[in-house]
Amino acid sequence: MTTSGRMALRTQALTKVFRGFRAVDSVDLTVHKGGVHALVGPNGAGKTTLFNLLTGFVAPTSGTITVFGEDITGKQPEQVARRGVARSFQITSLFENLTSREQVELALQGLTRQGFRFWRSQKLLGRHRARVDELLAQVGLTPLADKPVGLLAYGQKRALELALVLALDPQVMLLDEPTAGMGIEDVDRTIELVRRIAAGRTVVFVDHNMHVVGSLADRVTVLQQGKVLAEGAYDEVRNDERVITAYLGEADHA
Ligand SMILES: Nc1ncnc2c1ncn2[C@@H]1O[C@H](COP(=O)(O)OP(=O)(O)OP(=O)(O)O)[C@@H](O)[C@H]1O
Repeated sequence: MTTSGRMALRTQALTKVFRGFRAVDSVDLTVHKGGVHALVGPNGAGKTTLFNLLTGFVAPTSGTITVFGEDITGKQPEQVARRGVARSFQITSLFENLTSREQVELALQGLTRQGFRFWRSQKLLGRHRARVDELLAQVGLTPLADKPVGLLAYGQKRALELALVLALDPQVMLLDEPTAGMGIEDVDRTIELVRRIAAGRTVVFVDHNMHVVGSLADRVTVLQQGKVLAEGAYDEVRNDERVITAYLGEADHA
C-alpha cells in the first residue's frame, strides 16, 4: 500500500487567522486509516477551529487538507461529507418533539436526493426502517425508539447524536467532546459505544477527559495556542514535560 493510501486525513501547514489572531497555526496532522486519534489541549488551543477546518465549516487562511489522498482544501461541508467525512451533531440540532426513530429517519432522508418522494415508495421505506432499527440498536436506544427526544436523559441524547453520524456511514468520523457533561457511568458507556462504532472506520475526537483519551485513542495530538505541542501514543504524550507544563499552566489559570 502507498503511504497516502494509509492516510485518512492529512493537513499541511494548516492555518486559520481570525482578524490577525492565529487560532490554528501551521498544523501538520496525519490521521492513519482505521486509527482513533484524539485532539487535546487547553481551552482556546484551537481544537474546535481545527475540527471546523477539517469538515469545511471554516475555510483555511492557508495550508492544505487531504482526505484519502484527495485535496479537499476550501471545499464546502456537503462536499467534504460526500468524501466520507462526517462530524457529530450537537444536541442543539435535535428536535425535542420528534422520537429517536423519527430523528434517525430524518437524518437518513437527508441523504437521499428524492427527499419526500422517497417516503412514498413502500419498498424503499421498508428497507429504510430496517436501517433505522439497526442504527438505534447500535447505540443502545432500541427500547427508547418511540420516546420523544425531549424526554431522553442527557447521555441518551448524546448516544442519539452518534446514531445520526452513523446514519451517514462515514469512513472518517469526527466527534466533538463525545463525553462532555456526562457522569462517570455514561462516560464508560460512551467509551464502549465509540469503540464499537469505530470498528472499520477512522475516528478523530476532541475530549478533555484524559480517561476517555487514554481508553480510546491510539494516537494523541496536543495543541496549544494553535500549534502542535506534541504528538504520539497516549503514554508518550502524557509524560511529555511540555504537555504537563501546558496543562499545569491551565490549572494555575483556573
Ligand atoms: N470565529 C472566530 N472569530 C474570532 N476568534 C475565534 C473564532 N473562533 C475561534 N476563535 C478564537 O480562536 C481560539 C481557538 O478557539 P477554539 O474554539 O478553536 O479552541 P478550543 O481548543 O476548541 O477551545 P475549547 O477547549 O475551549 O473548546 C480562541 O482564542 C477563540 O477565541
